[in-house]
Amino acid sequence: MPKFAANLSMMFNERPFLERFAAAATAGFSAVEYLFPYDYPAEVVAEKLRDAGLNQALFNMPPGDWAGGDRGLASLSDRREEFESSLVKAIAYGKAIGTPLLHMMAGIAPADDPTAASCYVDNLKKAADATAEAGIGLVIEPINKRDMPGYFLNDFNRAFDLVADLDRPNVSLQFDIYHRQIMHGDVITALRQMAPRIGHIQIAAVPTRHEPMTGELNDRMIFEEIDALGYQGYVGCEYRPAGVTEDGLGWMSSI
Ligand SMILES: O=C(O)C(=O)CO
Repeated sequence: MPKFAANLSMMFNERPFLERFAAAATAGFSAVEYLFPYDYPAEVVAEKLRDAGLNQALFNMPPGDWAGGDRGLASLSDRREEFESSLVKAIAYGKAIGTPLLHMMAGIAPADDPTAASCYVDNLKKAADATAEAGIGLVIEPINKRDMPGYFLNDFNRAFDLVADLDRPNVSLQFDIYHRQIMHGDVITALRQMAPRIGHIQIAAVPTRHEPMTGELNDRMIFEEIDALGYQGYVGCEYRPAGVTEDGLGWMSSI
């Protein structure tokens, strides 16, 4: 069975963010991930993680003005300086908290815009260099258009090719099974094809984004395949619990 990380941006939302670490540990998780730690001092987040005895799996680079609609900065050619500052901040938090992986969000830009594409590749290289120097891995994730309309990186083959073309040991693909199924389907074949470049996996039921094992996919078969592929990382539980988080955790003991 894969190792699971609780996603604290979606799970354990019955309590404030900093209290979710202890709740995840109490529920039996050994690791956590979340979107953004930046509303809190890095030392405070690191302490919560340590006190709960948890491992950090991943978090995202600062996305710009999330409430204002930003979903990352990497493809935004008029915001290159802001991207660079966000990279510095992400690495400072990454070192303090001890994350093995940072997710670089692409931003809202037309996927076929050559200016956005070249800005994205420039920023990907910058982030690859800076994170490698810090000893941190970098992941990029294709996200489906229904959940994130206008998101630049909206195709798994494109994301895979970007990672393969760059070919850096610290840069890999974040393979969210929920997004994959909505965008392309063919989950197991894609896992097999992309396995050498996958650095992080996430899961949720399709189409509800609720608990695994409650959607249209055969999640048990997918978990068996992830194990068979020799994947050593965490599978992030990036799902919105259908009710109280703890009440919905039975899927984990059922596999
Ligand atoms: O929206 C998602 O699926 C994300 O993982 C954003 O980081």
